[in-house]
Amino acid sequence: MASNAPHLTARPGHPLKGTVRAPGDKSISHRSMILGAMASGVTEVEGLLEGDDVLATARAAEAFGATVEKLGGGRWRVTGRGGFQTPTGVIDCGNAGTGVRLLMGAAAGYPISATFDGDASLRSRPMGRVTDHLTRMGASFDWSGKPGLLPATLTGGMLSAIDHVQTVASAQVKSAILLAGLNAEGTTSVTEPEKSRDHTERMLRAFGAAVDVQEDGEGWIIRLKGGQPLTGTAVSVPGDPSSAAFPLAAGLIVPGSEVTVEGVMLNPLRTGLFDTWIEMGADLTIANRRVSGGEDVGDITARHSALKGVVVPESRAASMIDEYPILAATAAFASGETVMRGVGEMRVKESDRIRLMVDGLRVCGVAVEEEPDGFIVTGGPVPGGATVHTAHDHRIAMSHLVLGLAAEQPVTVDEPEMIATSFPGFVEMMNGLGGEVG
Ligand SMILES: O=C(O)C1=C[C@@H](OP(=O)(O)O)[C@@H](O)[C@H](O)C1
Ligand SMILES: C=C(OP(=O)(O)O)C(=O)O
Repeated sequence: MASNAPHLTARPGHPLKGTVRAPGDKSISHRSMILGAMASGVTEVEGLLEGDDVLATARAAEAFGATVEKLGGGRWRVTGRGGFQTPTGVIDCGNAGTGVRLLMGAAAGYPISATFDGDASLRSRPMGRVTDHLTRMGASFDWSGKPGLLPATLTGGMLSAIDHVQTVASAQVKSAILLAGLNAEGTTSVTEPEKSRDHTERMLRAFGAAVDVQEDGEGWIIRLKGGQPLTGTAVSVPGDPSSAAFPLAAGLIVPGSEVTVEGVMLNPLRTGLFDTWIEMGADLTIANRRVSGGEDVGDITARHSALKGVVVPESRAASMIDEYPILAATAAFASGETVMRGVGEMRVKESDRIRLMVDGLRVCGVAVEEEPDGFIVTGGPVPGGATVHTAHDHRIAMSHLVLGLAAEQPVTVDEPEMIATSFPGFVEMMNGLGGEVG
């Protein structure tokens, strides 16, 4: 059935040129609100991503008892009470897996109860990967519908430390356990065979907690002693590499383009996409490397490039798990096959991202093969001229819009309002660079 909801269309034929600033990193923005609310005293944040996901976490921080004030564009102040109180209403995390899973971990260590919910996409995502471990630590969960799916009511309290060995690299699972571990008796450990993003560990240290990380034969072991208080601090949020990927991708695939994105975080646990593009022959240069807010950042320039397909190492998956959709869009313009395997986690994001990319690329005329834990894109001419279903998923929408800027015919996406979950200024930025999205 045809939908009357607004759609967004990207039209080809316009080179993108210019310099833009990456929006604030979503992972760090969520964490600044959550740790700020757990801490005692004032946390001042600059460069916060004011996307819908983070704003839902800011409202949650307030509901748990912190005072949250917007001081100006990207500047926020969180005054924490050194713990969470029972909220009056439901904690609605919207579309945000990071928000709900980290908040559950944070709340589990306090003697409170709270009901968590989210939108249709979040209600379909697995929560057991976090709640099973929090239950082992001593929290309990009531599921009003299917066990393991939101909505869920958490009862927190006195927790005991656990030792957890990750079976999939997930920073959300690691972070939920560590945040609960802060208020557990004993030392909590998380062992990671493949390293996932380490923003929680870095931020816990900035808030005054000791976090020990050691490498051994099994991987990396992160240890955190319970009972450590957090103290509010200043947080400077670097630019989000997962968002910077979209204008940079357009720079690579639209003929005649040259796009610079400033202030992009270069934490090596987040830069797998840039390494992959360079292996594909991308003209991608990084200038002005510096440290800002405790993270490496730099200014990245992408120029239109003749790309060639590659086999992406499976060991790189965690460092670019959110970037496979945009990688696939650029791979459609590369010569030969780009093979992306070991990315089964993509199926439990805001949508089944393997399925959605396969369907979306196919309707745009791209040759793509689906596998249980991955997919293979064969580059060539990209006809476009299609409407893509995005299943409430911001990255599926943005990836196909970027594809449409370089295809033979325009590409339209449905549910474009979801883009605001992670990248509220996306359309304005792409048009400001000379693209045509509207
Ligand atoms: O910890 C985080 O901030 C995130 C971790 C990743 O999820 P997983 O932990 O499920 O891999 C990523 O996909 C998500 O966008 C943000
Ligand atoms: C997977 C993502 O986010 P979350 O898990 O927080 O919904 C994402 O932003 O691509």
